Amino acid sequence: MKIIRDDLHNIKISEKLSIALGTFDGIHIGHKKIIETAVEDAKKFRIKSAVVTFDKHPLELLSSNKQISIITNNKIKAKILENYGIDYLFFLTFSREFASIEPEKFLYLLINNLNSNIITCGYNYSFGKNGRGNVELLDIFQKEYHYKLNIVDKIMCFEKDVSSTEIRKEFIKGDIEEVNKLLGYNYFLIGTVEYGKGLAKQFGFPTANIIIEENNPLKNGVYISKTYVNNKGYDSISNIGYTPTLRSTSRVLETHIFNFDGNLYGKEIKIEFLKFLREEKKFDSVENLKQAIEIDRSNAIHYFKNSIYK
Ligand SMILES: Cc1cc2nc3c(=O)[nH]c(=O)nc-3n(C[C@H](O)[C@H](O)[C@H](O)COP(=O)(O)O)c2cc1C
Ligand SMILES: Nc1ncnc2c1ncn2[C@@H]1O[C@H](COP(=O)(O)OP(=O)(O)O)[C@@H](O)[C@H]1O
Repeated sequence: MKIIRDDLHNIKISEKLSIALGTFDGIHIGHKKIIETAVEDAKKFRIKSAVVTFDKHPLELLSSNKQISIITNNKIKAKILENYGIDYLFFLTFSREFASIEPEKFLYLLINNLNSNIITCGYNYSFGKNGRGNVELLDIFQKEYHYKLNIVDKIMCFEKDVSSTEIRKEFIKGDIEEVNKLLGYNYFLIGTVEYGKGLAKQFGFPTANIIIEENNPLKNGVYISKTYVNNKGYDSISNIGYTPTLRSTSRVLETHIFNFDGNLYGKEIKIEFLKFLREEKKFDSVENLKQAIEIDRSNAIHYFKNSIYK
């Protein structure tokens, strides 16, 4: 998969492409269908497949209310998409100038610069200035530009709409199990283990710390998790937040890995979130914090014992 990060105006692709078009925040089961359709059609017509998305979420730039949370950063997006058999991944530069391009011009650039022969998008996809471009416009321009258009219908999961907005709501509630259902995989983060205060080891719960983005949607608190070190999965418990008892200056994800003893500093680890256990609390003493973590650990052990998830 070739990753191209550039302004759409600067790109010129000679190979014919079947493109999946969207913001794809979360790469949930609806997004999956769109991307798979684009890849299948690429195979069928013996052309190359591509995901066309932006270097930042359009709402990060355009939304008037407070910053929206981003479910999947670009690094993780690329990691997930590696498994889809895509030839190209485009992170098009999304600027205010780009957002003001008329939809017809955007479409022209997709055809002319990306050599798009097949376009696949979701039923409610909108694009171009003020989001005026939509599937009707894509349909009308098919005749002029001779591309094939695939519109993927709304996907439902247990009578619920699957959308990034709905998934963000579940994150706020801390319902990570519902998030995972709608995503179609266990939500995960990847990061490099950093040095912390060096205190946790002293009270029997060493924690591998990674910095977590302020706009990450996970609710602060304690989770049952699965942590992957060198692709091997370990049961674990993770805390996200500002550790009010011992005060951290930045938002941090701390993971205590069961049945593991080793040095993780500087290593990349992957943490999957399985169940929200409790909110993060300020304890009067380290002893009380330690007791709370003991309870978290027994809850997690109980969960893993009874879970089909291994
Ligand atoms: C499962 C778990 C639950 C935690 N819960 C809390 C909490 O409720 N409140 C809190 O202040 N810190 C909590 N922590 C964070 C500890 O305070 C943290 O491990 C400690 O700040 C040591 O940090 P260090 O790794 O930088 O030495 C929790 C950590 C773990 C692993
Ligand atoms: N079971 C474990 N879970 C998490 N980290 C562990 C474990 N065993 C050893 N470690 C190591 O210990 C470090 C955490 O110890 P800790 O006292 O919390 O230090 P720090 O404050 O620097 O994170 C981890 O970064 C990792 O290198």
